[in-house]
Amino acid sequence: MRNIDDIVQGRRLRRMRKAQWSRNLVRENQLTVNDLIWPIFLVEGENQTQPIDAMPGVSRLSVDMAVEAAKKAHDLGITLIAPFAHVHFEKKDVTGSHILDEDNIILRAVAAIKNAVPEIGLMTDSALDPFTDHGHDGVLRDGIIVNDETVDILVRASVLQAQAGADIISPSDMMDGRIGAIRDALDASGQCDIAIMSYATKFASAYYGPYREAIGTSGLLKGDKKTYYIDPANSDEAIREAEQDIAEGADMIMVKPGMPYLDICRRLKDTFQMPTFAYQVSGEYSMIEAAAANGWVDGERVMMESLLAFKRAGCDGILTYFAPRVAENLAKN
Ligand SMILES: NCC(=O)CCC(=O)O
Ligand SMILES: [Mg+2]
Repeated sequence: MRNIDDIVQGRRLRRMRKAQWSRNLVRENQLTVNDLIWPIFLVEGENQTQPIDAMPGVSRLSVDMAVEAAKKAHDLGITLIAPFAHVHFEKKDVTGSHILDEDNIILRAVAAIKNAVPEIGLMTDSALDPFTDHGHDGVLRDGIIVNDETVDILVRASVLQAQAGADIISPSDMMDGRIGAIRDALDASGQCDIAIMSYATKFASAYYGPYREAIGTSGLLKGDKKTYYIDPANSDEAIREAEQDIAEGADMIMVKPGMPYLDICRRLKDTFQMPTFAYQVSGEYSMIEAAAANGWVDGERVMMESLLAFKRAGCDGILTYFAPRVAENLAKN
């Protein structure tokens, strides 16, 4: 009989890598079109496709164009669309009150997309930042983002979004207690089947830069968001945040940003065994695009590898601006 040293000596881990068929046979994770959530940007007007300088290949769309994009996304097999709004400055104020106007662009887009493509999922954000004149996710008073007053507005915005046709409410603001409050309000308004995907662990990250250009808040933001987003240095705190949101009724949890936080994805999946998602944010997207445009990396391959890495880290799906390109790529291969 061979002793243990001989077995270790005889082990050849390259054996299963020798051919494509054997690599396929032992592959542990796979990216599929079902994993893709597509964030899109909305702008007022008709027939508008406005390229975003800081996000090459991504444009703001008027509602009619967003409907066309949703049809295309559905044809490609994308599961879920998450619309975000570029709001005219005149409509912004200190409490983000336009988020509660029944004719705001998010509510109109949700209704239009749901009407045209009822089969695709729609997920809306009830955070206030696109709607406030200071760019914060909540009500700003005396230099403080006031938690409970903000939650009251998020709750009302969430109910309106659900009534307009949103399937999932996904608040990105990181106020304490908002998941339970939104759950209660959805249930009380007869919307008990509307799910909640919590931005449970959103970090105070520099990777959101291009997004703020996309929704037109970059020049507005006063200060930073460190009093409500998590310190990028912390991981145990992320566990406590996710635990709290799950206890309050979140159906799914999200980690944001994505790639620099894969350790958080893995810890959350292992700890809670909940449906877990990551947001590959604008800065991650634009870094890959910039390097690819310079010929420094193979953009298509980096795109696919970056998304596969989320699956390996335990994610059930990824919000990514690459979604339509990835779906096309997966259909080809
Ligand atoms: N609430 C959505 C975001 O903040 C997105 C950030 C990004 O893509 O950088
Ligand atoms: Mg929290």
